[in-house]
Amino acid sequence: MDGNSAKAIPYESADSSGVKSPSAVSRKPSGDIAISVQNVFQIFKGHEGKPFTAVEDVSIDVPAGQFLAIVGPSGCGKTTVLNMMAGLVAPSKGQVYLNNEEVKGPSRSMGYMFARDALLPWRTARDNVEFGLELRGVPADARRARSQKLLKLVGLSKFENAYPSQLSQGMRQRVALARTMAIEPDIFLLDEPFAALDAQTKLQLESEFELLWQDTHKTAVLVTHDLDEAVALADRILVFGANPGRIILDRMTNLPRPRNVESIRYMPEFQVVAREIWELLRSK
Ligand SMILES: Nc1ncnc2c1ncn2[C@@H]1O[C@H](COP(=O)(O)OP(=O)(O)OP(=O)(O)O)[C@@H](O)[C@H]1O
Repeated sequence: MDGNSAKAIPYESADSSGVKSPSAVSRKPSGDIAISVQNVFQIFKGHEGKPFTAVEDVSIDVPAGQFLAIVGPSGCGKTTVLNMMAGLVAPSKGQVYLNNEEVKGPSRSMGYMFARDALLPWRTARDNVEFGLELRGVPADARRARSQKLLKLVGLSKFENAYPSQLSQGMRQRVALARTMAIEPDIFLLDEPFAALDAQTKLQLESEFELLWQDTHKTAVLVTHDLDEAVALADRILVFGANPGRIILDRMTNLPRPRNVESIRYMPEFQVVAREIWELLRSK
């Protein structure tokens, strides 16, 4: 869910029932850690104003260049953790660091992409891709060169002058992906970016993203319901459990790179990882 408007309850003022006592003192992460989530809690106002612990004592260090996926049942706090990384919602307790700086709000070093990413309807595909570059003051010819390159990569060169209403959902997601790539963020935060697509387009776009990512090896955090997608794309998988949201498994996949996100699914190593996670989720 979109946590933009979320009102977090400070830990100290929350009902202490059901909330673990804080377990660690914050520390500044070391140099090669791109994202450091430290003993984070998120307590929302639930029914009748009662505090509800959505995320309990979650700690994650994401080394620079790692591709991390977060999976888990609906409502286990995946999006909430991503929103805290993005600085869209403050933790009730604990700290989040991006590139060694404590997160106090959204950062320009980060590209955030949602499941149904809204394009600006009055702008063409090309102008949507260039939007973030305009905000950063990139000159017009450099913007144009970058948007053309990215639209080509996502197979939309012929549609650069089309408006979002003239594009299919899959095409709009491609434009959104190109727009996220255009700003060349240090860190990608992806919340179900391929969820709204049919199976074939999804696979195509996953492959395109994998190719683009392989070029740059930027830090990426992907939240997804799709276990196969997580294993196919990521280096490391975090499985969350619900009530309260917490980490129940942290696993490196150790699958080879570069990889083909389609054929890797047939590798026995892929199936071992996918089955292990599937069985864990099923047993919860
Ligand atoms: N702003 C908010 N106010 C109150 N409760 C919230 C808020 N945002 C999230 N929650 C609750 O916190 C819990 C975790 O939500 P979150 O969206 O992070 O889960 P999720 O794992 O991403 O779920 P899904 O996979 O269904 O998107 C849910 O019970 C949700 O209802």
